[in-house]
Amino acid sequence: MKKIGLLGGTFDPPHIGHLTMAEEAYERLKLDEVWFIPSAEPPHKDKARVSATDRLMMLKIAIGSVDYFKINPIELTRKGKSYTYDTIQALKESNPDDEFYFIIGADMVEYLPHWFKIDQLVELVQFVGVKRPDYQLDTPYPVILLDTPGLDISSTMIRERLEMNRSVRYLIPDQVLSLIKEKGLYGQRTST
Ligand SMILES: Nc1ncnc2c1ncn2[C@@H]1O[C@H](COP(=O)(O)OP(=O)(O)OP(=O)(O)O)[C@@H](O)[C@H]1O
Ligand SMILES: O=C(O)c1ccc[n+]([C@@H]2O[C@H](COP(=O)([O-])O)[C@@H](O)[C@H]2O)c1
Repeated sequence: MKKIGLLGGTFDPPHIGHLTMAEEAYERLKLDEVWFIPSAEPPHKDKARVSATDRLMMLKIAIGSVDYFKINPIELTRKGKSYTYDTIQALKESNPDDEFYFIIGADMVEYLPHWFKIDQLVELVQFVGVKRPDYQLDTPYPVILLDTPGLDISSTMIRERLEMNRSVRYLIPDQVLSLIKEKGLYGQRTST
């Protein structure tokens, strides 16, 4: 049996908040692996700004050579909204001996009451919540809470900074920034 952390997200683009929460969960919960699961259609927000192919490429680069970080594209091959309930059911079916931990930021912990089939979902998977500035970790649901350093970083903030031609150095991995510049993602001027 393996202990596997799951980090679902839009990753539009991936940033150090994603990587540090995955690393923290890996270390604190003694996980064997963390699987990053890019969503096709996020259930509760607008579609991603860039294509699934570009998000996948950025994620691969962000993870780099860390051998316990993997990408699982299960939601990209499924049509319709990327509900976690459907994803967990499929993962449990194909990996019956493994134990899954779904890692979420405090914004998503607050939002848990609105998740699709949440009462069934909490019976299927162990949620793990990490701090995020401006959000609470109080929840009536069974969530393992990790006392991590809160990083006030979001993909929205990165996109806005890129659009304004402001620096995002140290907020995302250097190689991800190079790819964003090379492909002209997020509409920033190429001179930055
Ligand atoms: N800085 C952060 N601290 C804690 N959790 C985070 C942070 N950034 C993202 N997360 C969590 O990572 C998961 C995936 O997030 P997502 O890819 O949507 O990033 P985001 O920064 O929230 O994006 P956006 O700004 O586009 O909404 C979610 O569970 C989210 O709560
Ligand atoms: O299944 C749901 O109803 C649901 C509602 C909100 C968020 N999620 C999942 O939580 C993860 C983080 O969401 P997001 O929108 O911050 O990328 C991602 O895997 C989403 O599919 C899932």
